[in-house]
Amino acid sequence: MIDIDHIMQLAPVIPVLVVDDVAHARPLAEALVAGGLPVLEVTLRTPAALEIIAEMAKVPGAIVGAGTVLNPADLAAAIAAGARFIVSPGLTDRLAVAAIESGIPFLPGIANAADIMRGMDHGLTRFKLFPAVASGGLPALKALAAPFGAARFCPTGGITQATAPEWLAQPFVKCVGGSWLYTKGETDWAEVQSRAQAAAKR
Ligand SMILES: O=C(O)C(=O)C[C@H](O)[C@H](O)COP(=O)(O)O
Repeated sequence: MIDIDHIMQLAPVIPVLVVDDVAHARPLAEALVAGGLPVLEVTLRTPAALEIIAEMAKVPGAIVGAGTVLNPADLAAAIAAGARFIVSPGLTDRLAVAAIESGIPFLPGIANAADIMRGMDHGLTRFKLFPAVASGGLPALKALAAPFGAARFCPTGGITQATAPEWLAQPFVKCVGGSWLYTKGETDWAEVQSRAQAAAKR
């Protein structure tokens, strides 16, 4: 199993996907992978999300994870569907224990120093900063990164194609997450692929 550090290095942007039509899963994943973004976060925000993870996982080159994982039950369901990594908006001890015990790569959300310290208590050093812009943006992350030299981040929430580069220029930022690559319901796969291509350029 590849670890979370490796997954964070595979592409500069992790598309955060809200998908409700299973028929869209494969063409969407194919477009994103073809555009150079192989790491895909499917949020558990739609009833079909688990089925969509299973479909996307069949796409060659795609590394499909589950987002919006809130508790051990979500974790178990995501793993059963074939998720290869887990993202959560926040960090609870209950989820951290279950995720670490499962062995699946885990990227928990943090928004402050106490969250990072709680993660470090569990041996975690890779975090999603969420919501990145609303919780203070780059100045906040710079301030947080200073005392936690071993921590590396995937800021997500409010980041766009235009603002991704300034985040990615920071040594403590390994990748960013964002929903701008795909809007639920759209089916212009060529357009999605060209957005992915733009995002994949470092
Ligand atoms: O669903 C989750 O688990 C989340 O944590 C939220 C998403 O990561 C953000 O909603 C993406 O942010 P935007 O790119 O600003 O849309």
